[in-house]
Amino acid sequence: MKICIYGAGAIGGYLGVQLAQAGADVSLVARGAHLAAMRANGLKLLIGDEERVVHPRCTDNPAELGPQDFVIICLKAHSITGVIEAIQPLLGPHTRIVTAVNGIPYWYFYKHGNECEGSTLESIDPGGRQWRELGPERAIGCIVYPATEIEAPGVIRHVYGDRFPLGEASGEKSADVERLAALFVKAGLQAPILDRIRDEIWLKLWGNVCFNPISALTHATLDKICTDPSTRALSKAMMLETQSIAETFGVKFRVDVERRIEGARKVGAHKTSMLQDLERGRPMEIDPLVTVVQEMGRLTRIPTPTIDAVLALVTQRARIAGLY
Ligand SMILES: NC(=O)C1=CN([C@@H]2O[C@H](COP(=O)(O)OP(=O)(O)OC[C@H]3O[C@@H](n4cnc5c(N)ncnc54)[C@H](OP(=O)(O)O)[C@@H]3O)[C@@H](O)[C@H]2O)C=CC1
Ligand SMILES: CC(C)(CO)C(=O)C(=O)O
Repeated sequence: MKICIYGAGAIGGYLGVQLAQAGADVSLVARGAHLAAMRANGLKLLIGDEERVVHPRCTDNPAELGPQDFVIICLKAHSITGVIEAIQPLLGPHTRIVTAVNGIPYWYFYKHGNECEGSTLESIDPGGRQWRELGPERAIGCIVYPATEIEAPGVIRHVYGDRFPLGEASGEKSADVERLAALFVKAGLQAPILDRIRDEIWLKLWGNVCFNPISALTHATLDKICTDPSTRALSKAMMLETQSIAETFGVKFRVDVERRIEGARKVGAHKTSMLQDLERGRPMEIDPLVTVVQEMGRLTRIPTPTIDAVLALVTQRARIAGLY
């Protein structure tokens, strides 16, 4: 099975090692010092007490790779529009695109089934280019639950988790999604196929919409945000606004807000990816995680005063740091 991981960073690198060890024909698209290190020494995954090293094809020129069975996009979500043209050589008539990113994906309103069917969202897909040029019909949804980091160029550290729920926009259990899930399982990952993938997208986003910007503003880790009464209340207020919006689009939350916050608290002294990005001077994933919820709130005419306030602050913080 030919798999290209587009953006073989923290999550893509973790997937790359696991899928290559499971026997897939894996190619990695990366750049800079990380690419150079992978070319020279292979890609190393530090997981528990173990070190796993693989030597897949690594490039910054996807045109070298040709059409794939699956292209797994593991870029930061705000980078996807910038690579639309570069992805094209990887796409054959049957290639599926797996969106292994946080936030709402470009295909969200494909086979959605109400008046929003076929709509695109400016905050994540400006001008609808991802929808038109990648194609919603190619997409398979994927939620990323593990946490991983690039410890050094060519070296990925696994922090926790191994679950990547997958699902078609239609909810169908297609042969493609079954094939992909079987490969993930062979690679030692959990990959349940969900018939309501959007519910799970929101369950993950429920945390990202509040914990990520609050952590970037306060530099607090997840346990502190969820324990301190004031940041816990702020998170809850943002989550309740988010829940009202999602439910208007037919989403069902399988846990309540308190349980979701408790789940995040138990993760412990973990820095969210947005805080890590701020500290390391990397562009912050604000639009795919926060602005998109505000945009969907505007579509549903649901007020989002708390999200608006936190979004204004984190955007200003990111601008001042030159990261937005
Ligand atoms: N890391 C984590 O623990 C988690 C991440 N996620 C989500 O997963 C997604 C991926 O995150 P993560 O893996 O952390 O991100 P990373 O930044 O670690 O990985 C993305 C990689 O893609 C590279 N890249 C960017 N643009 C290009 C390009 N044009 N050509 C080639 N390579 C490129 C980046 O290089 P460069 O550094 O040079 O930009 C980087 O190495 C995000 O949506 C994130 O929110 C979800 C849960 C946890
Ligand atoms: C911290 C966590 C797990 C949830 O907000 C995350 O997804 C991130 O850091 O982006």
